[in-house]
Amino acid sequence: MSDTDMIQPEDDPSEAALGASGLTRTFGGFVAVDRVDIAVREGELRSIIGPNGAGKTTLFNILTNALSPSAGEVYYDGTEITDVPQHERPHMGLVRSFQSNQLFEEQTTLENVRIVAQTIEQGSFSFDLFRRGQRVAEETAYEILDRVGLAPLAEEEATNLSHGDQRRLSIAMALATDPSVLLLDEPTSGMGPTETEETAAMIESIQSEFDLTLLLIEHDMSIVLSMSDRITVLNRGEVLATGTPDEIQENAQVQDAYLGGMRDEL
Ligand SMILES: Nc1ncnc2c1ncn2[C@@H]1O[C@H](COP(=O)(O)OP(=O)(O)OP(=O)(O)O)[C@@H](O)[C@H]1O
Repeated sequence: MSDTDMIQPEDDPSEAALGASGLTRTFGGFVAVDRVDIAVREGELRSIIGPNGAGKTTLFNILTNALSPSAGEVYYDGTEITDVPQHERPHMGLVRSFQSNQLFEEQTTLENVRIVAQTIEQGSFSFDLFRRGQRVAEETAYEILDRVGLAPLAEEEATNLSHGDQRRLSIAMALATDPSVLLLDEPTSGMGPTETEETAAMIESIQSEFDLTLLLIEHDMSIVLSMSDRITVLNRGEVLATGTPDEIQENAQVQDAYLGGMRDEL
């Protein structure tokens, strides 16, 4: 079987909910992301997997324009956005979950989400609008906390939350921006089995409730195989295969390159 046989054809990236064509990023002479084509469909949950150093985080960084690509194009909702600055993308609905170092540590859990919700909801400034914005944003923030299971910790300072709850808070803050396409970078990292399962169930429920298209980097293979509509395997920056969980599991070359070393986890 040749390399190309293993790659399920993608749709036209320029018409995808989130797409990329020929996306490449080099660091000096090193190619970290190599001619990646991807077309995530609206409502899809796509996981990106691959060994350490495969280029997963670099791909996320290019898709959000935290890093500019060396070559290739990025598309969102049928429009090319390769040069749209990083800070403008959340306003378009393309959002990456907040990193733990982006939390307002001294603020409560509720405040963290409210600040983000208010920034999005508030229009032109007036005192009445500001007061109204505060109230609406607080209601929105509380509803979102409820959805991610953090309502009981609404008044707790973010700095006192467990690692897992901080990761849930980072998802809640992303939801407060009202995303259409949400990128989640290892949402279950550092969690034990029970917390991992709860977080996976939470992600599935917010996906349908908030009508999200999801792109996920995740190392926990049982989660990836059970949640994903399709999986893209990166290896040395290149797409090795894209397919359904069954197709990926059955693929001999994927097993050799990646899953083989993780059989105990399946
Ligand atoms: N700013 C940078 N400068 C130089 N090399 C980089 C830079 N960022 C990433 N790389 C290299 O690019 C390759 C891909 O890294 P990346 O972090 O994207 O991989 P990954 O698949 O996310 O890995 P992991 O699973 O370990 O997080 C690695 O070899 C890494 O050392």
